[in-house]
Amino acid sequence: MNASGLSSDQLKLQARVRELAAGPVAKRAAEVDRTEQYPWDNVELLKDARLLGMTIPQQYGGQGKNWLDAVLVIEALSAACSVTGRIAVETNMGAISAVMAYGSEEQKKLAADMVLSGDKPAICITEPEAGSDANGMTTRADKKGNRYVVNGRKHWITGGGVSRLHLIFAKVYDEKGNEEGIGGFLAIRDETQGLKITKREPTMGLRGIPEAVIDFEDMELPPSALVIPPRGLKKGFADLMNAYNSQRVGAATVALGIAEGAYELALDWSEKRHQFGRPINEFQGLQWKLADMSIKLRAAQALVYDAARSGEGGFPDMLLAAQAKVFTSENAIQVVNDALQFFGARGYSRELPLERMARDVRMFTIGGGTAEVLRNVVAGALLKKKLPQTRDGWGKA
Ligand SMILES: CC(C)(COP(=O)(O)OP(=O)(O)OC[C@H]1O[C@@H](n2cnc3c(N)ncnc32)[C@H](O)[C@@H]1OP(=O)(O)O)[C@@H](O)C(=O)NCCC(=O)NCCSC(=O)CCS(=O)O
Ligand SMILES: Cc1cc2nc3c(=O)[nH]c(=O)nc-3n(C[C@H](O)[C@H](O)[C@H](O)COP(=O)(O)OP(=O)(O)OC[C@H]3O[C@@H](n4cnc5c(N)ncnc54)[C@H](O)[C@@H]3O)c2cc1C
Repeated sequence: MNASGLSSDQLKLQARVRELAAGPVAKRAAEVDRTEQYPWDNVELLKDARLLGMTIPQQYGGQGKNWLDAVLVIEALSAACSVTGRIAVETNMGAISAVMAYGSEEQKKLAADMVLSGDKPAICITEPEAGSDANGMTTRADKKGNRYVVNGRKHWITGGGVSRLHLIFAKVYDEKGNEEGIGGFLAIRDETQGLKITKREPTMGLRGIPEAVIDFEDMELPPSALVIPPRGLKKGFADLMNAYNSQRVGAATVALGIAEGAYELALDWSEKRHQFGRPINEFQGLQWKLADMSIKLRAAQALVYDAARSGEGGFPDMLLAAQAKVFTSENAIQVVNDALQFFGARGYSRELPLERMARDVRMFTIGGGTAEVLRNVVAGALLKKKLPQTRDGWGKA
């Protein structure tokens, strides 16, 4: 055991991925950002290194690794290239984990095969009028004879246009038009009529993965495409969100990795750069910055690892995942910003990775549940109370 309580296998995994990250992944990171092209070369690297679908059980071709193993991989990759880190998130957590936990045999085999062969599934929750209020989604799946007909619009879907497998959250209605709850539908792009990628969002950072608007126009799916969570459609939303806690930990880990990468660059530069005839790390103003940065990173890492460990045999705990994501995302923004400051004008240049890291890391207080909404989740769990956010919610509760 070491300070972070990692096993010797985990330390070996971490060392192996750090090497990969510092080599080819780091080399391509600026290019991925500049060209805004999905890094298929890195997908091949991850596939060859058996880092895609690690959390998939062995019986479906994966390695049955735990959340902390995946976190170590994501953390190391994100220090070099946040986009590649996010690919590791979505091939090990989120949609794939929901299917592997709740899906039918057929669904598990399909999803595992696709991920292990290089597909990063897309999770489709957010809608133009239902972001934080995800439960207010209007995408609907109407049962008509032996099929469902899905209509609606999702936006800001990571991987829209490159992902093939989609897990689409939708309200399910029976033949008579009665709402049954929320379920997740599996659909494959280019094999499913009515699934249309209609716009790419121009993003501030994380530019190597498209964020897209996806329209479902009379998209017909068989009942076998519906992932029914264990407590049925009535509690479908709660169970799907429970699986999503894994991806919240993953998102926090990407932010952590980016900030660690930026911190290492600043630490190194602080020794190399001389002003007033001495290294800039001899100035107390920067020494205290370094100290604060390291404290924030250490605390964030502990929260992330704890949240990952809480998911042993299931999914990470909702409270721990939300706490880890709020703290890590907010502090990572500060750490990257401080790291950039160490470089003076050079930090502001596109020739160094700091400005890219500052753009990339900004996302994590937004995507995956905003920091404000996750504070509501934390407060509700601490108080053991429902904290309805609608005006009439308290009356109903
Ligand atoms: C959950 C919210 C949408 C709030 O909605 P409501 O106030 O309408 O619902 P609640 O009563 O809070 O919750 C309903 C039900 O679900 C259970 N629940 C909710 N969240 C979780 C969770 N994380 N884990 C487990 N269970 C959960 C809750 O306990 C209730 O259960 P009961 O019915 O009482 O049994 C809102 O809080 C929220 O989370 N909004 C954010 C939406 C979000 O995270 N979207 C992410 C989209 S994907 C993405 O952004 C990818 C980016 S990335 O890089 O990863
Ligand atoms: C890069 C990126 C990738 C994403 N990837 C995906 C994806 O793959 N799949 C997917 O489904 N979604 C994805 N999203 C969408 C993301 O989950 C939403 O942006 C997020 O949940 C917030 O929704 P919104 O943008 O509609 O903001 P809104 O909900 O409109 O919020 C606006 C502001 O109001 C605040 N607010 C809202 N409600 C409350 C409240 N009750 N209490 C306090 N403050 C509140 C918010 O915190 C925020 O500051 C992604 C977003 C980004 C930026």
